Amino acid sequence: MVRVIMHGCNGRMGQVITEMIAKEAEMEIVAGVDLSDHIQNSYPVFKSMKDCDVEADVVIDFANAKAVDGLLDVCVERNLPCVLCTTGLSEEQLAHVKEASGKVAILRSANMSMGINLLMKLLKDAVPVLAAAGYDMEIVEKHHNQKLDAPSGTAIALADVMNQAAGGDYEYVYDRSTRREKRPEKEIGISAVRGGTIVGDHDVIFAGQDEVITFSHMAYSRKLFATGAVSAARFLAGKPAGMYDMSRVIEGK
Ligand SMILES: NC(=O)C1=CN([C@@H]2O[C@H](COP(=O)(O)OP(=O)(O)OC[C@H]3O[C@@H](n4cnc5c(N)ncnc54)[C@H](OP(=O)(O)O)[C@@H]3O)[C@@H](O)[C@H]2O)C=CC1
Ligand SMILES: O=C(O)C1=N[C@H](C(=O)O)C[C@H](O)C1
Repeated sequence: MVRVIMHGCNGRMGQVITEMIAKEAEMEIVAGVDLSDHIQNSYPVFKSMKDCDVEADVVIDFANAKAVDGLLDVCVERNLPCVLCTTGLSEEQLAHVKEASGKVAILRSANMSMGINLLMKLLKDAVPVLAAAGYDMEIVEKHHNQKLDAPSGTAIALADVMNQAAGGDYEYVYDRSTRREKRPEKEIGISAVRGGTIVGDHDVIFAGQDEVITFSHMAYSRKLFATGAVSAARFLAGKPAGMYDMSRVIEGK
């Protein structure tokens, strides 16, 4: 039995995962952590990871960037592997994640869906060809109006893959409103749309001479992120310290 602590248990993702794990025979949520207490769960809920003294094998986190440093400290202290899905982390927090991964198993992924992780793999092949041919690269993401961070963690992760595949010297441009000059070649434009209940759309656009190639990913429900997170938790429980990613889960090694 894999015993899970659900960090951010009363949020949108926390509740989808609660429902999903309830149907799993070999996994159970033994405790939750959340600031809000408007939901009755079948497991005990604590206000912070520090207060949560329940024995577990792995943490699944979909909460708030403000809670990530405390979460990492407790995971290191208790040797608790952590599937870290919260986005909007600062550079300092990313350094904290890296440092913590020297002491405990951490799988961080801005997007737990199979589709986005496969897209990242495809981009590693497509970008060197298209960038060398002078195609301009842009990312447009769309999310619901409750999302706190912009651009999405996924858009940044896609840009990082594209930048690396194109040689690593591209600048990310989030706002052109004050610009009065033509677009330089070596930039990746990243635009964010917020509205309604959009679960999460990402378009990666390659615009060349007389043609445009667009890779589109649309999430129609949060279940696809939950499925990825549950698989990742099963994979990570019992793993030694280190930084893991979704490609390891998908490949099963
Ligand atoms: N990697 C991936 O595939 C995905 C990542 N995400 C990311 O996961 C995160 C959560 O998303 P979502 O479920 O939609 O957000 P929600 O706001 O619905 O859920 C977050 C929950 O965490 C609670 N919370 C806030 N601060 C703390 C804290 N300090 N300690 C513990 N709990 C806290 C919130 O309480 P309150 O409402 O009171 O603030 C809320 O109940 C976001 O960063 C989002 O971008 C989302 C989907 C997929
Ligand atoms: O906040 C969300 O909802 C989502 N956040 C993630 C991100 O920032 O990339 C992933 C997904 O698109 C949904």
